[in-house]
Amino acid sequence: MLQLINVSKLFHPGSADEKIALVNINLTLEPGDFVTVIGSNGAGKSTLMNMISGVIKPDVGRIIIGGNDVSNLPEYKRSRWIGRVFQDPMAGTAPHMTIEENLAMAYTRGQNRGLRIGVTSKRRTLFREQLSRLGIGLEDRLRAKVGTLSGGERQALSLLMASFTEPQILLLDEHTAALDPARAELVTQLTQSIVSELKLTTLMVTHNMEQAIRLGNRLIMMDNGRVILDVNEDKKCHLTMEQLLGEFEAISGHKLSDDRVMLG
Ligand SMILES: Nc1ncnc2c1ncn2[C@@H]1O[C@H](COP(=O)(O)OP(=O)(O)OP(=O)(O)O)[C@@H](O)[C@H]1O
Repeated sequence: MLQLINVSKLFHPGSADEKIALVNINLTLEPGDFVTVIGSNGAGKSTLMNMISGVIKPDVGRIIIGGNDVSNLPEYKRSRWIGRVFQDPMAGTAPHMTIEENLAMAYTRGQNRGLRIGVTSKRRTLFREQLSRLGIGLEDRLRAKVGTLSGGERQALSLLMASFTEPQILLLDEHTAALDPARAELVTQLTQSIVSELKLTTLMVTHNMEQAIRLGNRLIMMDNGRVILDVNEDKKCHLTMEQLLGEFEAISGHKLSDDRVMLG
């Protein structure tokens, strides 16, 4: 479903600012895999997400999504296969447009722009149905401007917009990190139910260790541009935070340094 083959990225090569971002990444996600990603500061987590979505091109290596080699495709051409939710609730939605207009835009993502991005009554019914699954009353606010929603409501809407067209891959980029604990938990629960219901292949970066262990069927840890630990479902079920931090230290040779890490 998603394959990264020998992907590497160096920023500002040969200069004093040279930064290793990704080193020879080989990663395969099977259909329906829900993989959580944790790592130290500057480990390459954001670069990995940007690489998959096409914001950044690899120096070497290939990226395959649903059997298509997308390595040379720009972000807008990959968007038909990818749904992405960012940390910033302001990032995934258009604040001056209404909820239904935002959903209509997401609905036609990656399709021929010649198609009208309209809100027909059939689509409105569909949107209302989809929104009601979030369970936070947005189905009664179809014509409200998205800028009037709270951060949690906006992230829930972003999640729906990123997922309801059932993309080949869903990228969640610390998407609960900017929310207060109650709203973060709500969006986490929505994530779990949407991903499992639609069987979406998902990659989720998080700084919350407890969340990384609890969610999904696989966990990877990154350090200094490399995937240093890949934990499968059986092992993850019994994993504790202490064990995970211990393994990180044993493999990397240093403690996990993450100024935003949340241990629970
Ligand atoms: N556009 C860029 N230009 C130059 N260097 C960059 C750029 N983007 C990332 N880097 C560098 O690449 C490395 C990997 O950064 P990246 O943001 O992917 O790490 P991260 O794991 O997401 O870190 P954090 O958890 O601190 O956000 C870092 O050394 C970073 O400084």
